[in-house]
Amino acid sequence: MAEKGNVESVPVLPWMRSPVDVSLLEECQLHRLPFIDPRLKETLQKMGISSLFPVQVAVWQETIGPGSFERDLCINSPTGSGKTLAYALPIVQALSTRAVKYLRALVVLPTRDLALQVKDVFDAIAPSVGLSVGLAVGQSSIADEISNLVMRPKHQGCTCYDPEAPPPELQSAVDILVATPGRLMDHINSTKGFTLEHLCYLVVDETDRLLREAYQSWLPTVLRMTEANYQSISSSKPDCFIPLFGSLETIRKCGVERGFKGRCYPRLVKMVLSATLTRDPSKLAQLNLHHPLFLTAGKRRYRFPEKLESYKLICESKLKPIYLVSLLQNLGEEKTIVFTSSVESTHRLCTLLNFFSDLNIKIKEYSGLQRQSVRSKTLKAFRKGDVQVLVSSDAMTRGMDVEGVKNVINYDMPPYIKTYIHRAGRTARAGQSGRCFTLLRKEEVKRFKKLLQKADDNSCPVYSVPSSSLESLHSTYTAALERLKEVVESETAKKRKIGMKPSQVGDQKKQREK
Ligand SMILES: Nc1ncnc2c1ncn2[C@@H]1O[C@H](COP(=O)(O)OP(=O)(O)OP(=O)(O)O)[C@@H](O)[C@H]1O
Repeated sequence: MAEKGNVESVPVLPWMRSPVDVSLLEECQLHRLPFIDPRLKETLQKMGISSLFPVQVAVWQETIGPGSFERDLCINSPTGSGKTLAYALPIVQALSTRAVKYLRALVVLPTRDLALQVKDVFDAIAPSVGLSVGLAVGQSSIADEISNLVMRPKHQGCTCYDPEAPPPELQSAVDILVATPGRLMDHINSTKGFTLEHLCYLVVDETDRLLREAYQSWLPTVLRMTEANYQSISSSKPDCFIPLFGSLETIRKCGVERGFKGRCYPRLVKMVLSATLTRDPSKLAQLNLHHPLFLTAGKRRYRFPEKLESYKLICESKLKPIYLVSLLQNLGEEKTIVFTSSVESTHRLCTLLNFFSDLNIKIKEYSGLQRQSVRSKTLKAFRKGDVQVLVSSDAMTRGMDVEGVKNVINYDMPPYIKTYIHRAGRTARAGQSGRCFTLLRKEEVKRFKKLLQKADDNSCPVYSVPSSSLESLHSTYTAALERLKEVVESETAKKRKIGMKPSQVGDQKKQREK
């Protein structure tokens, strides 16, 4: 099977066998980009963007101009290659001629942090052509979210309010919605006036991750509600009918959509993207793609960013923290993300590192165990450079874009090549250089080599830290371990006091991620 096989495996789906090779394209300067709206061009220039990256050029060619959006797009392009703008720009350009505000584009992402990041990209460009962008991620209360997504039309030419009159039609307050699946389903099920009736574009970002988890069947629900002949169940429901699709009580228009000047969008266009896009036919079938076009970078299935260098550090298991501290000392104040295998080890490792007074850098923890507000604050400080090192669980692995990250360290070996690619991809973004270090126990070296062979460039030399530096850290390490033990004991006692079983910590985490 293609999904399980290594790099040379042949994709099973016929349309995947003849992809558009994005790596053969050049960047395109904005002034040469055909059909671009001058307002968007100016906005991009103000953002410091003077040309489009190859994947953005490829998507633009397939979406803007003659034959635009004829096919659904499946995009497999390396981390940091600019996939967000690749879909955001054509969508914003295409909607820039809309006359009436309806919810026309839906972008779904697996996590709240990623959704916030993508919303920022849309917010940077959409207002310049009069479009508004909404967010449905559960960051604020559902009531606040609803008031930002749905509005009552203003009374026109009538100043009096007639209580006998039917309630005015609710309207979308946004043209584009960025959402996580859970909150999207909340609005579909219970927000009055929230409708996908006019949806023209559906983006499924980090597709392989989103397809892995069903999230209350959000995808079949969205697809069903946007079918051309989708008919509201309310129009034919028997009295005892319990609505499955909550607030959506509309018939999707077949053929020409309303609200566009001289253009029509007869079907929902889908764009699905990832740096590690699945090739599993059964998974892709869930998307119900229309005549899909596969855009990929090069012949190999997995590709690293061009300027990424990978290194391995081979060390004794119990001395790993010392190797890490020594490595961090070498890296100085460079922005670095340290990945661990779990939220618990993230917390412990971060606590331990902060007991090393020899490290004159600010180190913070970032994991799904923390509250959203804490995570956002940490991320902000990291972006600003007030924090130099983030110790993170896989909450940071996918899609997160922080400018200037120079190094990624896998404190624990990633279990899959996909995990390696996404973690390493937090550096060497947008054509910049970056390094990925992986700490390995001797018995892991072989497995790690096999794992890297699944990607295009699997050269990974050994990185050595000076033994003198390791020796000098021993006594601090022993003292730091003692302090860590005390902290862990006191935290465990605190949890016991409030009657929290270890399993409940996991439940609490799930609640926060909702
Ligand atoms: N045309 C461009 N010119 C300059 N910078 C750009 C351009 N397009 C995108 N960028 C920058 O490149 C960085 C990476 O973009 P983006 O986050 O979209 O990558 P990605 O391909 O989605 O990565 P991942 O697979 O990790 O999610 C961002 O900081 C973005 O601002």
